[in-house]
Amino acid sequence: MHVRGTVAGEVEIRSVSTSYGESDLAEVPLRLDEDRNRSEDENEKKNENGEGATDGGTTLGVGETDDRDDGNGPDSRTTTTVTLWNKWTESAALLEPGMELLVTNAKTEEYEGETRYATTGDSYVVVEPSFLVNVTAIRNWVECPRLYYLNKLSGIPLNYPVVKGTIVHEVFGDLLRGRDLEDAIDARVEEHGLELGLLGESRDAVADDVRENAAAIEGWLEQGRLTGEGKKKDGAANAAARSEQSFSPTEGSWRSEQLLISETFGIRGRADAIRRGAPVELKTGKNLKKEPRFKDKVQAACYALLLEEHGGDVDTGTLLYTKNSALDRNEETGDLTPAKDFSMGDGLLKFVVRLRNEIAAMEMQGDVPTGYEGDAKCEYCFEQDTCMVVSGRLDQESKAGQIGTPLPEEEREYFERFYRAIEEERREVHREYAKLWEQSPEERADDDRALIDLEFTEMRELSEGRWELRARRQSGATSKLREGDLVLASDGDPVRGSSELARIERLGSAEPRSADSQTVEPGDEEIVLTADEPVEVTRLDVYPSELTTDRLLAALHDVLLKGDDRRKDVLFGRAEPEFDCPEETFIDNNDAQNEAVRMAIGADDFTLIHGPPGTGKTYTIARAVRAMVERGERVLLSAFTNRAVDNVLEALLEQLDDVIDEDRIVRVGSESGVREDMEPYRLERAGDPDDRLAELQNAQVVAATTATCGSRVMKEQSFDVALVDEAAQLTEPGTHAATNLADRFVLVGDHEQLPPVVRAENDLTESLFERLVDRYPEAGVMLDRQYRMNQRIQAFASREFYDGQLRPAEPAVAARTVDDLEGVSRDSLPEGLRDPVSFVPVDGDDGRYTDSEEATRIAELVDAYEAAGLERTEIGVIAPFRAQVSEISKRVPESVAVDTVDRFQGSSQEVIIVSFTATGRLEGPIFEDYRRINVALTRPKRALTLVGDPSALESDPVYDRMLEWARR
Ligand SMILES: Nc1ncnc2c1ncn2[C@@H]1O[C@H](COP(=O)(O)OP(=O)(O)OP(=O)(O)O)[C@@H](O)[C@H]1O
Repeated sequence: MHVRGTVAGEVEIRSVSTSYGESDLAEVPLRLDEDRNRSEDENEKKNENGEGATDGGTTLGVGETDDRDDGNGPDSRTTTTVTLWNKWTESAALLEPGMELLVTNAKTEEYEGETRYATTGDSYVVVEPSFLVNVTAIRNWVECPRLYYLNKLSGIPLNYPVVKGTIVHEVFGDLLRGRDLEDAIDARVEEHGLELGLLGESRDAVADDVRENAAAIEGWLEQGRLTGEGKKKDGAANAAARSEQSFSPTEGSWRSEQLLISETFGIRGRADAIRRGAPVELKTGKNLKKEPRFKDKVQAACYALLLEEHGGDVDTGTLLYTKNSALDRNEETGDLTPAKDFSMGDGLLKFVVRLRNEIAAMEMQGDVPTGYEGDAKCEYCFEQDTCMVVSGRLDQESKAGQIGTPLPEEEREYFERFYRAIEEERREVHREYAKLWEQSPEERADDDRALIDLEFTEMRELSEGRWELRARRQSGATSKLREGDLVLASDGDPVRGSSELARIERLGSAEPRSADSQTVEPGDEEIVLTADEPVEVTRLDVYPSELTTDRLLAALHDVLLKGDDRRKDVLFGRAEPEFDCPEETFIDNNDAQNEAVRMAIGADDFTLIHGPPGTGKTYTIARAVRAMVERGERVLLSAFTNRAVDNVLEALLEQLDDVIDEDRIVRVGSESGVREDMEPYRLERAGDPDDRLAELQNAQVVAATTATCGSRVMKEQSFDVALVDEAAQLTEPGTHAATNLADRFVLVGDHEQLPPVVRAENDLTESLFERLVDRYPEAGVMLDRQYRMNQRIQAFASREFYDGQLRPAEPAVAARTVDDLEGVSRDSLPEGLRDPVSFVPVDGDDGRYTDSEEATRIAELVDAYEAAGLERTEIGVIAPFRAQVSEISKRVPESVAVDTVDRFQGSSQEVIIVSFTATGRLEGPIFEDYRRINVALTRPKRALTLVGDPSALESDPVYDRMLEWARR
């Protein structure tokens, strides 16, 4: 049986004499987790042939019984003792009270009337199993724990070996999928044109280099062919067979890259290839020994564990050293065979789990590795210098030693605070993974994290050996999935079934309901995906990605360790930001906007533009960029979302029409991320290296999301100034990702609207924008004239959130009503709706996240507005919870935009109806954050109707004042 629980006290480790001689043991007090233990048992039954198939490394002499079917699960939350024998004491030494522990294939022991547990020869001991450690992290760790840390901190830079390695891996996958070698090389080198251009490499030279490495792959595949392994044949029937093979590995089969996640071992990774059910790892280096390198074996062993959890029984691993085939037999001595097999011993698998435990425990404790944990020799390490600099600057203990003086204390404190915050965020991402197996498919669907019960329709092989998968779904399902997203496409079980990482190419035929809301909406039908391997897809799950957290960490590292001193002086309050503003007038009808442009141009360090709703932020940014371009500056334009980037870019194109050539404006982003009408400006990554490089280098204005600013390509770029829109929605490190690339920066945002979207509650929830506005109010300007709302509508938000300073920019704005719209007459509205602001009381049905009475009332209101002549597309409905959003969606016509506040931020509508979904009292964080109500109330231009239970709203002072204003 599997035993799982929380460490409940100090762990005792000692030696005892057994009939086998001296043995170590650790006694762990464990508070059992009953639900978990039961479900582990069930899983085990499902998976009986898989688990514990390996034996060896006996740890205990007493009679081992198979008690997996004893049926007596441990009592709920009782504390017991689990004895971990011999080598597992190393993992026991990492345990601290409060940590989670899983022991597989444990046996029960009766001791003084109490049931205890102990490891058996088949047991694995897993520390913090829900912490998912990446396979490459384990490989780095075994090389040197400090190397693992350094890689995590700075990310992988753009360099030729890395790009070449990626191309060789891609070609490898192509060959496995049956693509022609030369086609594969041409296509893959072409795809990396931009990166190769930045590296100064030519297409032919790279192709030659890749070809040499590919010879090893071809040779190895040829060998397989000779021994009669079935490589890819043709036809869809074979495809189905292959997709089956992937999870019931059979003799004579192989497949390319596979994403594997293990809920038991807390490991995940992508195996390069699987042959006859065993992992194959590709290394672009050379190895002249007979045996694979140890760290490479460790990596293959990780995949073996993952495959075993999927029901395989892995006894070998293969390492393919592609450089070996490029070496000259006359000059090199040693074993030049590229493919090296090794047997996958039980001892190695357990060793790998212990390594993984070291990482999990260290991360849970928030420790930083010193290098002493391992036995690597610093003098042979390529990273020795970097290691010493990082240790020196951050004043960290390190085996390699330190060089340089430590950063000032406030910077080190900042580093530690944000490092911790980002790691907490990472843990939340891991929790998302855990939900893949903890939640039922229905729960996942209810959480909008999955589309389930799809009807698989077809799969088709594409010319490049990839696959197109199609499925149909019942209408009505909603989810967070969007076109362009990477998802887990599975046959129904993303963890234990057949699953592939796939990209959503199309999500049905229907148009998104509103420009800013690309949620999957009712009426969509066919789903089209592309993947490396075929799957009979019936379910799609959100793929939790650590990319964002990785990039936040790299941005934090860059600002502190590579950042400019002056930048840090102002960020840390050691110097005041300085300005030298031009006396020119840039905007003659709006003083605050004009001042904002002057400051953006004149700032030495940075400036902050605070833009409440509808105050012309976009226009001001576009005008400022034009002035900068005219001064010959190179400008980076960035924002948190693709939507915002495209929005500003659109305004900018108008401004720059007669200033620079269109080809000097470049949008960096993926095809699916960039709005269609901005596609002509998108930087193509594929192509001739020189051309690709020239296009980017020639650009005077580059637009990209802040996440993309952290990419390898963008990190090679530098700018005179970075303008960041939606800055109040960015975390501090998220903002640095863009501002690190420029000499000075301009942040534009509104901290009275929604804060950064993060999963964890910590320092990441406050934006750099807000912190700097508080610290240096004089370094910014607030745009105080709004071009959106009728006077009545804006009054409350102005008073409550902007000290009464927000005013209509023009009389025409102040006097806006629905009457101005063609074919609409206010008089034909029911009396209660004629004022620009109205309140419709309902009693509410006391539901927690839904309110059917409100939903019904809202449907009537939508009808009333329609009857008065409004178009459906001119009406928006905002509700606090997704459940209420679907409740309302069911009752109103499809073209009415219904969504949460978060989805409405940044957009506006002629008419907005707000559902409060609260009866009697206002409960929960949704209502506590007043910034949400600010956003909701400032979306409409001409009419706002609030629907809710007055007694609930009166219970809070802010909502009470809102009510007073709405009822007036
Ligand atoms: N100085 C100005 N003179 C005339 N019209 C202006 C001026 N500034 C902005 N506008 C107009 O006001 C409207 C809103 O401007 P813009 O889209 O720039 O606002 P925003 O602050 O970015 O909006 P949001 O709050 O939705 O992000 C636009 O129609 C724009 O043309």
